[in-house]
Amino acid sequence: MREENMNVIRLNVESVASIDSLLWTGSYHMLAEKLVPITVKLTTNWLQLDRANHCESFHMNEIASCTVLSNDEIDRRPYSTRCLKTKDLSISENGAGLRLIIYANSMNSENDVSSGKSRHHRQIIELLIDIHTDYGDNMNEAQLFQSKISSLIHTGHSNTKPVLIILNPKSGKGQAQREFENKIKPILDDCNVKYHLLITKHARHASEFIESNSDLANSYSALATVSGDGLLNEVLNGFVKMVENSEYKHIPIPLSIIPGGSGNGLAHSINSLYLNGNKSTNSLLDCTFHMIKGQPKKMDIVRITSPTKVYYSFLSFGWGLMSDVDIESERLRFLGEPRFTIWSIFRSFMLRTYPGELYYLPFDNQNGNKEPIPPLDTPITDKQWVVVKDKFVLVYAAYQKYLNSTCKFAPDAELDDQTIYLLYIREGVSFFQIIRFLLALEDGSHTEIPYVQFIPVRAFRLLPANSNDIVTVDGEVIQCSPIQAEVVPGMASILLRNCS
Ligand SMILES: Nc1ncnc2c1ncn2[C@@H]1O[C@H](COP(=O)(O)OP(=O)(O)OP(=O)(O)O)[C@@H](O)[C@H]1O
Repeated sequence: MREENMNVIRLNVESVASIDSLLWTGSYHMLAEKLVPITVKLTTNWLQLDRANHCESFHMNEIASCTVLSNDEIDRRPYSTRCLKTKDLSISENGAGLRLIIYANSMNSENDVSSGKSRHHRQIIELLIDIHTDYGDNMNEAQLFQSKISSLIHTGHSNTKPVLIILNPKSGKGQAQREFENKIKPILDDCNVKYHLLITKHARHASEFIESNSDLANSYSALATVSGDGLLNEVLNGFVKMVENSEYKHIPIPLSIIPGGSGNGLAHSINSLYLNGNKSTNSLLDCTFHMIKGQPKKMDIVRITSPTKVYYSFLSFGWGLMSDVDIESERLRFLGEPRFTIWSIFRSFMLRTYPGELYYLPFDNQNGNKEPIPPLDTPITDKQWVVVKDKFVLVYAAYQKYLNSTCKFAPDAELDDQTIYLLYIREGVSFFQIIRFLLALEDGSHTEIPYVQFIPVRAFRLLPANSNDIVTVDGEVIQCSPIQAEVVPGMASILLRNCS
């Protein structure tokens, strides 16, 4: 029986052993004041702790570590006094100890239940393994259990090489460094994760670092950013020269993102995939655990060419209303994410139009669009391409589900579905129609609005008539010029835990 709350699929405890094969079971005691008896069951995915009147199950994704306690760490105040409280005189004084650190998700109060809010709690559970009379035998049992559960907990990408974490101290409201010290570092320490931290000193610091270290994949198991989408875009583009000049067209190291910015589209998108469409109630913690326990999952990259430059993009391309909002709202950065809503309303009042030509190749499920895409400087002659020459209110393309926590742009997007979700609105719409569109972005229902064109494509070409419009890639401004965008399937990989 499964009961789904906001963040993790919790199991009704009696079913743990019935869905997974039972790997371990033991009757021990809690190494707390009252030494209460506890039955421990371990399956491939779940740990069940059953004490009198209180039974809990924890998914392996939630368990940070299991360590064997040294003799000195065990509280050996006279057991007899403590045992008398439970009337259990069978407790051996030669028990060995185990410490489990768990980040479980729970609903604490009636308020939490009614609001659907769950909270992550760091719990330390200490067990006394005391089934033998001899300390050595108990210690053996503790070590065996520890090695069994550790092999299930540490399913991550590497246990040997450190993770390179690049942090943008200017992300979002400028809190990323504090969030790292207070929230992320303690989890890394609990999980015994080795890492190197690079705090950027200026824009382009991260890409310069990547360009001057061609051997990152040998030195690090993964590259994570604590930032908004902008720094990850910078990181990705730090690989452009290397990848473009190489035979192997892929980013050589798994990527990861821990949200610290004002957009955080990729973080919300991967959490939604992990949580079967639900929103994370603690995106920072969920993403930290993806970085620690995740496996590399293939992610498409969109290769954008302009007459002078190649850009790699993992999230979005924009021209018109939505890009204007993204960039012009910078002046309200101190507000965090609400800046987008406020500026959207303002910009919709002062609606602009953008003349240009848009060409796109619709995604063809049946024939798979196998033909090569013509280069930007050659005319498009293939009849499968569609051409729109008009004045637009906006053209926007994305390849992830979410652009930020409140904008579900491409409800069906997957990490590696080889699809660009292209959206455009032509001129002639009213203020109210634009507001309706912007509101509908929240639940993804904009895809059904008749004046909104929403098309899965494999590639597109945009020729803006003006040269000074705002054009964005992953929320970062690029020079306005003719561009062409094409999916490169599975070119990068991103760390993601297996769905529970
Ligand atoms: N130390 C730094 N000082 C100033 N800018 C930086 C620094 N490090 C990185 N940047 C740049 O800041 C930009 C935005 O970074 P990031 O995505 O982390 O923050 P953000 O608040 O989400 O920003 P936005 O939502 O505007 O993209 C990126 O273009 C990145 O290159």
